[in-house]
Formats: sequence, structure tokens, C-alpha cells
Amino acid sequence: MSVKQRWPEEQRRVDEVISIVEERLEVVEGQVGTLRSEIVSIRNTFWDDVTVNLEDADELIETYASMKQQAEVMSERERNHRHALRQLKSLLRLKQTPYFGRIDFLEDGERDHSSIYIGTSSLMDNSGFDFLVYDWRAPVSSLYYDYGPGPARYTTPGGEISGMMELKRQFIIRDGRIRSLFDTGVTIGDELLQEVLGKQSDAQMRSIVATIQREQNRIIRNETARLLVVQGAAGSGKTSAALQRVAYLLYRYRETLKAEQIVLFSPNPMFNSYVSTVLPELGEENMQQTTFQQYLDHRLGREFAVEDPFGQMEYTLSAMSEPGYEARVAGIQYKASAVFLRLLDRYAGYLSERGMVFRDVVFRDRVLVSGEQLKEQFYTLSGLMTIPNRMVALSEWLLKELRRLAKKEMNEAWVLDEIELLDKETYQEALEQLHKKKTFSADTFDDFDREQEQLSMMVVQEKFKVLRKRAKKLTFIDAPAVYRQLFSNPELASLLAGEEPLLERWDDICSDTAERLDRKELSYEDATPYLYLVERLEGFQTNNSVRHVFIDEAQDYSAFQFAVLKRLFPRARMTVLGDLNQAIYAHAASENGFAALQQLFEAEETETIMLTRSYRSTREIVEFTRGLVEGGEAIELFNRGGSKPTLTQAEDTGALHRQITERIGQLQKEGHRSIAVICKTAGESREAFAALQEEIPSLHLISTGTGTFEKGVVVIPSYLAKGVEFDAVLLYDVSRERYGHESERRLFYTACTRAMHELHLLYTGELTPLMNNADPQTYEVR
Ligand SMILES: Nc1ncnc2c1ncn2[C@@H]1O[C@H](COP(=O)(O)OP(=O)(O)OP(=O)(O)O)[C@@H](O)[C@H]1O
Repeated sequence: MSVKQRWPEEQRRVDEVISIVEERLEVVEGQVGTLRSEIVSIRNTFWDDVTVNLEDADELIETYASMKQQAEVMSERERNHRHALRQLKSLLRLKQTPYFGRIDFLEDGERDHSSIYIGTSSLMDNSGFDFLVYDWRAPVSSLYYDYGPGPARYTTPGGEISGMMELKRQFIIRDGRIRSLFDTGVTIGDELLQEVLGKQSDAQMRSIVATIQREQNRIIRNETARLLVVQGAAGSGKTSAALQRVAYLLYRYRETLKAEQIVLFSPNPMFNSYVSTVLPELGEENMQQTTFQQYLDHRLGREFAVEDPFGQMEYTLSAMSEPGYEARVAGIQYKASAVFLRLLDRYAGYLSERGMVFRDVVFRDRVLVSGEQLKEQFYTLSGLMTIPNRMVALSEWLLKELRRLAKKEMNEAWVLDEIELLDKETYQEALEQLHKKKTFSADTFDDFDREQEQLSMMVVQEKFKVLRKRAKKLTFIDAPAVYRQLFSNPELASLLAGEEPLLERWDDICSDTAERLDRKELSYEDATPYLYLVERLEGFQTNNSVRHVFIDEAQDYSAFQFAVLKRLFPRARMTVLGDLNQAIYAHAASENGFAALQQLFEAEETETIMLTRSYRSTREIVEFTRGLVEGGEAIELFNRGGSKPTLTQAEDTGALHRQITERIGQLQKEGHRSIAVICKTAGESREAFAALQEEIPSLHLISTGTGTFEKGVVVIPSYLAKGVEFDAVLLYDVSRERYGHESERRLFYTACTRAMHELHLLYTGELTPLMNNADPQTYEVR
């Protein structure tokens, strides 16, 4: 029987499942309603049911027990309510699309095959014994992703099960109706994928559970690696695989792993909003999402104005003719490298013996304990102790000193003045304390002196509070000066450099760095090395509750960033996803792939998975874009046809804008919903926006401050388009003037690879040399 003839039979099953879903929905809706009113009622009558009596200790205990009991009842109801709501949402999803796949599997040793239907969550039949739908994350479901018809096997907690897959069927079901049905011979048939990929993009990323590819499934279900490195071409599904992996882990370890124990580091806040719907769509809570910059701001933002990566990017892209440009770029590369990391490690070793810089402890413009004294004391502590342990010991020493100095301070004139200014209550309080201590008696003739002493001590202690607090927080370490020392003492720097010579332009880098530090500015390239040094001195901050860290766009991370993250999350496994062809930051030029990261883990703890096939863009777009980068021929394309990218030369800027406006109008007519005009920098984006806005009133300008991903027509700087995609992309002015440097190749490639269905390049004047290696057959000149 052909697959089409199977259609009515399959639709009948869909109907049956949906009617069961509807029955369940009715029950769960009732439960949700009842629980909700119970919670409201408990909230309203909370105090009625609590016996409040605060008269004596016994009554107090009883009151406490009664409140606790009431609170427990409440939290149990709330838990049940949350659970019922989850069930409700999952049933609502099943009602629309109960499943997307079916496999018939004959297990070895069995006579009959079982039909396994796979959907976004499990559904049991009314007997409670059989699954009408299996969750896509169940062990048996991996058969669907890993095999086509033929011998197949899967792993369960109890061992491996093998057998024969007799059928593999895919469905597109919407609103309870089967829209398409395919039987496939190979792993996940191309037809379904064609259909999914051919669609217009959304403002938010979609889940890919119905069409996960075999190599992506290896990423999603990996449970062995401590460090899982995914290197994949643009559009190969790295982010998608990462998000489905989060959903998988939450399912697989549902007893022990909570969403807040998973952190995703993304390239920018807009990207966070772009991916934030995938997990809820799969019925899971979102993991924590952040950016590395947010972490830097949190750690260093109080002390410095910390430059963000986009500030640095704008500089590297637009300040080429400024004096000092080359030196700064060389500095950016050096300061991100493993060589500089080793230098800082050696510096920490050096500081262990000499060269630490401490701040004076100042009180009322007087130095109470000088930085020199602290330094002397620090180096009397045993060198066998780590620096952070010595700092703790130093802090204890300082606290003792402060106690001693406080006594001395009591005799200072300012203390008397302060006492006179004390208000009545404070005065009274001090006397009461004195009574309590029983040092004050009516018949002693030195009562006045004691009273004065007590008051003086109180005044001084109060003023010293802040000094003690600072001592505990180790603020006596002058970390900016320690870091600055490296850039103001050339002998020290070359001593530490050892056999790994410093840059030729070291002097320029030094003056630039020192000047910025003096202005309380921390450039992006200095921020993480500085933080790393601080942590080497104070001890690494750790977060022990996080179990999984995901780093997307990892090619943009430096050796330092990885080192900090590894130490920050000592109990976490890491999943790191990146594409070296999209390494757009200046520092990446000197980096050797993910080598710096891999060095942080044992080789046997690390697994690497390559994704070579690009799913985002049409065949024509991939044929063009892969010609732009070295090694691009290794990128495989998914055979989804479209039109060739176009290249148009405009006579002047006015003509360029007219062309873009026309092209956008046409694309909109063709039904494309998300269209991006990608410019190189923020400045260029503003120019383009100003020129195009009048003709295209719905145009949005995206800048670093944009927090949510916008649908529609947008103008966006290239580096912010990272990780996201659009139905159609227009590259604004691909002239030699804009993209004249080899160092911009990866940025250019990244911008072009954002296009799903249409890519148009426009320019004025001379064409960028970055197009030189593109095969002219792969694009159309218009
Ligand atoms: N197995 C799949 N089934 C359906 N769609 C997929 C699949 N894999 C990837 N895609 C789609 O391909 C597009 C690119 O995916 P994604 O953004 O995850 O790739 P990426 O490797 O992170 O890309 P980039 O590095 O260029 O940002 C998305 O639209 C995604 O939905």
C-alpha cells in the first residue's frame, strides 16, 4: 500500500489520539481551576488558620509551627498547580500536533514489531501501560534520528537493544490534520526538511525536533564529554543543537537537574531574545542566559568604565587611519593569546615573591597602615601558601592592626567633637552598654572617664566599620596598579616574557594601556586578563551549582575567557559551539582554533563533533558563500533550490539607496517577512537608516542597545547579525572602500551567511577584493 493510501488510516489514529488528549485536557483544566481557587483561598485566609500567640516561648513555638504548617500546605498546592499547568501546556501542544514521526521496530527475539510514534512529549493510553506518543527524548526515539529502515539499535539505561526498523514515517500535522506524510529510506528524509527549511523565518528561533539530523543528535544526546566542542559551518544547526540539548538534558536528568543549573553564554542580548522561545516551545523552562560582557560588567563595572566588544569592534573596523591603530590591534591579539596568559601566570609567580602593590589604608586623610607596611607583612608570610591564602592572612593581620589603631584613635580630638554631636538616643545606648558590662557603678569616682571611654570607642568603632569591611573584602590589594606595573616596567615585562618574546610594539601598547587605566577605563582586550590577574591574587570566584555551560559563538572567546569560565564553573560540563570562519574579532587572528580551551581539559574528557552541512541557506547561497573562505569547499550544502545571489553596482549613493528600496519592495511582494540591510559598522548603519527611512517607513535600526530581535525590515551592523538569520539579506555597499582589508573577510562571510532564501550585494565605486575568490558562476551580476 502506498503512503497516500495510508493517509486515512493515519488520520484516524491522529483523531483517536486527539480525542484522548481532549478528555485529559478537560480533567487537567478542572484540576488547574480547583488548585488555583484553593491557592487564592489559602492566601486570603492564611492568617485565619494560624494561631498567633506571642506571649511566651511555648506559645511562640506553637505560632511558628502553625505558620509553617500553613505555608507548607500552600507550597504543596502551588507545586501541584505548576505541575498541572505544565501538563496542560503539553496537552495543548499535543492537541495541535500530537506527533511528527513513526517507526516500526522489530526488536531482536520478538515476533511482532511495535509502532512507535514520536512527539514533543509522551502520552499514555487510558490503561496507563502503553505509550500513544513517545517523547522525542526517550531512549527509543533516538532510533528515529539515527537510522533509516534496516538494522538499528539504541541504548537504554538497562543496555543496548537491537533489531530491525521496518518503517520510518514522517508527518506534518497542524491543528489536528495531517498536512503531509512521507516514508523515508534514508536518515530523516529530505522532503520534510525541505518543507521546514523552505518556510519564511520567524522573529524567534524554532525548535527542530522533528528533523534533527544524525550528527546533530550526537551533540544533543552526548552524556560522556566534559568538554564537547562543536565546530560547524554557518547555518549547520549549532545553536539549534545546543538548545535541543538543553531540553534533552532537562528530560534525561529531570530528577536532579534544574533549568537554572544550565547557563548559555550568547553573543549579545538580542540573540538571547531570539532563542528564548525554543525551550518553552518544547515544554521546558529556559536555562539562564547571559553574555560574557554582562559578567565582566558585574565583576569590574564598579571600578572601571569597561569597554564592550562592540566598542572594540567599531574601533577595529573604522579607525584604520588613526595613529596607534596598528599598535592597538597588535595589542588586542596579544592580550587575548595563550602566550599572554602564560605571561600572567609567570607574573603571579613573580608576585608571590616580590612586586605586589597595596593601597594605603587611609582614615581622615591620614595613612593608618601604608601600602608598604602591608607589602612588608605580606612577604613575611610563608611563600608556601598560595597568594589568595596569604591575602586572607593579611586581611586578618590588618583587622588586628585596625583594632589596635582604633584604641589609639580614641584619644584624637575629632572623637571628642563627635561625642558632643551625638544625639540623645545614641548617648543613652552607650550608657546602657556600659551598664550591661557592669563596669559602671554609681559610687566610683571615675564614672565620667569610663563613660567618655565607652563613647569614644563607640564613635571610633563606628567610623572604622568601613575600614574593617574593606579589609575583609581585600580592597587593600591595588590590582589596577599591579596590572599597570606590567605595562610601565619594561624590564619586568621582558623578564616575564622569557622565551616568548614581547611584541615589537610593546612600548606603544604599554603607553596606551597605562593611559587608559589612569583614566579608569578598561578596554575590552584588557578586561578579562585584568579579571584573571585579580582572581590569581584574590582567589577564583566559583559557582558550584551550575552543571552545564553552553558557549555559543565560541570562536570569539579568548584564551582568558575560557580560563575564567572554566574556573568559575568548576562542576560544569561545557558545550562549546563555534565556527572559525566566523571569528570576527581582531583577537581571533592569532588564535589557534579551540586549542587554548582544549588545554584546560584532559584529552580523554574532550569530544569534538563537526557539522559540515549548512541548513540555513539555499543551495545557491551556500555555493556562493563557501567560495569566500579558505577551506569553504568542505561545507556541504542541503539541496534546497533558490535564486543565485546578485551583485549590483550603483552609480552613486543615491542610486544605491534607490536600488535597495526597490529590491526591498520586491522582496516584500514575494512574501519575505524578515529582510535585513546589513552594514559593516554602526556608523554606516545609521547613515543607511537615515537615507532609507523615508522610503521604507517600517524600517528599524538595530544597535547594541536593542534588546529584542525585530521581525520586518531592519538595518543592522554586521557583527550584531551574528547567530541570527533573515529571509533576505542585502549587503549594503560591498565596495573596496568599506571592505578593503583581508582582516574583514570573516565578517563579510558572516554577513552573507545570514541569508536563508535571498542574498543581494550592492556597492558603489570599486568592488571589494574579498569577492576575488568567489566563483563568478555562483552569483548574478545585475
Ligand atoms: N535539523 C534541522 N532541521 C530543521 N532546521 C534546521 C536543522 N538544523 C538547522 N536548522 C535550521 O538552520 C538554521 C540555522 O541553524 P542555527 O542557527 O542553529 O545554525 P548555526 O550553526 O548556529 O549557525 P551560525 O553559526 O551561522 O549562527 C535555523 O533556521 C535552523 O532552524
